[in-house]
This record gives sequence, C-alpha cells and structure tokens, in this order.
Amino acid sequence: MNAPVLVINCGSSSIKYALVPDTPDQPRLAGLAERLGSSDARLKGTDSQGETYTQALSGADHTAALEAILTRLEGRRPGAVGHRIVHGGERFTRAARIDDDVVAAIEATAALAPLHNPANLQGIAATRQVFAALPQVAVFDTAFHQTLPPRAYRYALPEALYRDHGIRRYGFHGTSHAYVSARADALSGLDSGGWLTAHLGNGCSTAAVWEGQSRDTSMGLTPLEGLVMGTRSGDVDPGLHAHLARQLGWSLARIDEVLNRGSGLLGLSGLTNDMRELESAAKAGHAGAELAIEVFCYRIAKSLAALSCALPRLDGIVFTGGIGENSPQVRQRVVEALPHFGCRLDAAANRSTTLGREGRIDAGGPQLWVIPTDEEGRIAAETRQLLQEGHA
Ligand SMILES: Nc1ncnc2c1ncn2[C@@H]1O[C@H](COP(=O)(O)OP(=O)(O)O)[C@@H](O)[C@H]1O
Ligand SMILES: CC(=O)OP(=O)(O)O
Ligand SMILES: [Mg+2]
Repeated sequence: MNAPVLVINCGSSSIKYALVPDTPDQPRLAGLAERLGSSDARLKGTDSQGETYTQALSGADHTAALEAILTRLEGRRPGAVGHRIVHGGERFTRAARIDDDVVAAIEATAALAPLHNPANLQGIAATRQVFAALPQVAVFDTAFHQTLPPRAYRYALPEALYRDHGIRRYGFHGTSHAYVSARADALSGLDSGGWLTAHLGNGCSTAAVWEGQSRDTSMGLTPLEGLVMGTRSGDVDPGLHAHLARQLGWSLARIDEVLNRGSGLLGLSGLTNDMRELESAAKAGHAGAELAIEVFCYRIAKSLAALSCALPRLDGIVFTGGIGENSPQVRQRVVEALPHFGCRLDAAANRSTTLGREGRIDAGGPQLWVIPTDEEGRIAAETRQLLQEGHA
C-alpha cells in the first residue's frame, strides 16, 4: 500500500492526527483538534508548506472534528487509518485490524484505563463513520511490553487478582520505547543492545530493552505508576489512598483526580506542569520549581538504576519525549545522579542536542543518546505492515 496512513491519537477532548506518507520525501501533515465539546473547540495544524493554521470548530464533537481534519488533508486520500490505543491488556501482543471483535476487546479493557480507552473508542467509532471504506488498525501502547517476564509484571498480590481480574503490570508508551530503542540499535551499530529508554513527555516512563524486547518498564496496571509526570504523582506509598480516605475523608474520585491531575511537577511546584516554565522559574529563584525539577530528575535516575537489573549488559541510555529531547538540564541532572553507571556526559553535545535533533551526547562510558520519538511514524509503519501481511 503506497497511499499515506492517517494516524489518530484520540483523547477525551482532543484528536491528534498525522497523515504519514510512505516515503520520507513527501511532507507529513499533522495537527490537533482540541477542547472538543466546548464552544472553544479548534483545530490547529501544519500544512504541506510548513505553514500553521488554526480553525475554530465551535461545539464540534469527535465526528465533526474528523470531518474538519479530512478537509485539511489537501486532497490526499489515506489508504488506512492507524489508531493509538493505550491499553490492550494481555490479548494484544501486536497491532490488530479493527473489527467488532477487536472493538469489544478494547471495551473490555476500558476498566483498566478509564482515562484513555473510552476516548480511544470514541475515535474509532467516529473514524469508522467518516472513513467507512478504509481499513482501520489498532496499535497498542501496551503491546511492546508483553515480553515482560512474570517477575517484572506480577504484583505481590493474591494470585486471584491476577487470574480473575487481570491485575498486573502492563506498561505504556510501548510504541515510543520500541521506536527509540530500535533507532539506538541502528545508530550505535550495536545491532541489538541493552538500552534504558526514558520517555519524558507529559506522561513519563522508562523501559529496559534487551535485544529489541522490553524486559521491564516503570508504568504498571495504569499509566500512573512510576516516574513523576506533568500532573501525575507516579509512585506513592500504596497506603496513601486508605490514609487520605480515613484521615481526610477524601472520596475515591477526589483521590484519583489529585493523583492524576493535581500532582507531579504541577503539584510539587505549585506552579505549572510545563518543564520550560519550571526551568525559567527555578532560575529566577522559585523554590517549588527547583524542588519539582530535583525530584523529577532523581526519580528518573532511581528508576533507571532499578531497571538496569533487567539487562544482562548496559550499552546506554536513550532520552526522548518533549523533555528528554529538549532539556539539557534534565539530562545532565539524571546522568549526574547515576555516577556508578560510569556515564560521561559531553557537555557541549548535550547543550546543542535539542529541537528535534538526534545525537550522541556522551564522551565515553555507556552511550547516551537523544532520539526524538516518532510514535506516529511507528504507528503508520505497523499499520502498513499488518495490512501487507494480509492479517485482515
Ligand atoms: N525546550 C524545552 N525545554 C524543556 N522542556 C521542554 C522544552 N520543550 C518542551 N518541553 C516539555 O515537554 C513536555 C511535553 O512533552 P511532549 O512529549 O510534547 O508531551 P505529550 O506527552 O503531551 O506528547 C512539557 O513539560 C514541555 O514543557
Ligand atoms: C499512557 C500515557 O501516559 O500516555 P500520555 O503520555 O499520552 O499521557
Ligand atoms: Mg507524547
């Protein structure tokens, strides 16, 4: 199939899209419909000339937003649609052609990802309506981590919770960890290395990748476990929930809300979830911003050190995601917190590798790479591959 693939990443009130051509010499169209369902809904994106546009979509729902996106494809007809689906449970170890059975399976997993899967399903329903004739493929965040061994994915909980309710660690951002680790293999010439990958965006996670397979990762049953994130707490004492309920009388909904949307960098700093703003504020002497960055970096280093146990050999660390790709300060602080790894940062290379540049930033020791992630490109590639294999 040499038509472009339309990649859809559907959130509860947003749709990110990318029209990914099959050859890199053609431009990629991309954009974001946001605040869907509100009077303030709008579509922003980049056209094939690299010009940005903003279009008001007042009151638009997901279906209306997809219809507007269709008009922004400049007459280029996609040959297929690839969807980012956050949770695929244990059933999906790779991408799957979407049919009623696959939709039912994603619905069945929604209880495990209540913030993500229902929105992904809305995206599938709207896309099936607007692009009824096109094949649709689901690409799961969890699929890459289905190679985790039991010692990494089992919680020390009663066995029945796993057997009857699927309570285990799944891991997320698999598309990103898979892409950057494969890229590190190619760039390093190691062919099949032992990598620690750090995806640092709004959601953040680490993974240990050995010979192209995920061996452990920091996120668990839900995308709340692990690192400090923009607004998510990451790891807390499992006793915290009962404590907040008993001592402060908090409801489950309030606890969930605070841990998912009021914590992380935002909660620690009392200022913002945006790392750029935190770095400026810390420089200007804001103590909360400084603390937020310090905890953020220390927890990444601690997670990488823990995940190194999953690798027979450590070849290097890969930084990606908005923060990993753009913040020399975060990378430096993470590497400085891991002196026993023997990493040596090349300060000049670290400073200059930003703004979507790919590059090596070490001066010996384990390799240190900055690799801009390409979840859309990878979703398009997996969509193409599945359809070419005739798994339809
Ligand atoms: N130049 C920069 N310096 C520091 N942080 C940056 C820079 N550019 C982007 N970021 C941070 O990247 C994060 C968003 O990451 P991104 O991967 O784009 O998010 P998402 O997970 O929503 O795709 C924000 O915290 C943002 O502040
Ligand atoms: C799974 C997850 O955390 O996704 P995101 O980073 O897009 O929020
Ligand atoms: Mg992201």
